[in-house]
Amino acid sequence: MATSRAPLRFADAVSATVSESAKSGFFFDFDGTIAPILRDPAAVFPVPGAVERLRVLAGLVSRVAIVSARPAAFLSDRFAAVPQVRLYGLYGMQTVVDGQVRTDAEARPWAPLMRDLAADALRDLPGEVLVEDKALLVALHYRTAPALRGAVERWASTKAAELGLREQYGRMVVELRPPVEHDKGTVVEREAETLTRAWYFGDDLSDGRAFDVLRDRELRDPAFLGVRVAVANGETGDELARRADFTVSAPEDTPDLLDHVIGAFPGRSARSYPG
Ligand SMILES: O=P(O)(O)OC[C@H]1O[C@H](O[C@H]2O[C@H](CO)[C@@H](O)[C@H](O)[C@H]2O)[C@H](O)[C@@H](O)[C@@H]1O
Repeated sequence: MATSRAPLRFADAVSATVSESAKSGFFFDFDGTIAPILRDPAAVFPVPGAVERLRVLAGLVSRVAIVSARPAAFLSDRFAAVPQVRLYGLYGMQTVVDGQVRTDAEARPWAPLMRDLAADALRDLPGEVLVEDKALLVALHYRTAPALRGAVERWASTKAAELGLREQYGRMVVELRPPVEHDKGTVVEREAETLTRAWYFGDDLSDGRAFDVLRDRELRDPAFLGVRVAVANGETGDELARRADFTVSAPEDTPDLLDHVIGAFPGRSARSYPG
């Protein structure tokens, strides 16, 4: 994978951000990045300290956003305490404006088909597969039955071809989604348009698109700095970690890394970070 520049030192990334804080943004994936991976997706909340760090960051830089495959209503619930943090759900098909979920007009007509698809999955797939019906997206989880991975992937591929849907692979999950032009990369590209510094934190395959966008922007615009942070994991983490500027070992470590960024701002107590 082409990189746009020499390896970045953490201290340099931070000082470049502090010196252009009004044009800096921080973007976070949710699951596996600032939230733990559990067997039950409905039971997941941000790791301790994450929401507080986002609140502080939002007061220091121009933009803080969550960019997730979760529905925006789920994100709204988990981040209710920080309305200043922008929320993008379902890979950018949904956002939250003034507390209300807005769904992309191009995606909305797919709702009936996706509802039927969730019903088909419940009927066709073994009961150990968790079918997460996200209204415009259907996630097929095999975390509790890894041996079913092949059956789930075959079923998903057949349906995708039959219905003209897109497949997205992730951590013990295959998702089917409408063929609309939204992904984590398109969200970050748009959000970072007016920024000169953008950090993206992710752990999974879909986060690679956001990494791509930051690299492409750096290639086009030498004044732009994109900082890619991977959260390591033994499932899909290697692919992203290879392309990252920095890696943390678990979602629980993300708040600590953010403390090192926050501590570099004037008036905050400075802490050094290795690397
Ligand atoms: O874009 P993200 O915020 O990272 O969402 C990606 C998927 O996350 C969730 O699934 C993953 O986390 C679950 C809870 O820890 C875990 O059980 C599952 O195995 C993981 O794939 C979520 O349930 C999916 O809808 C998201 O697409």
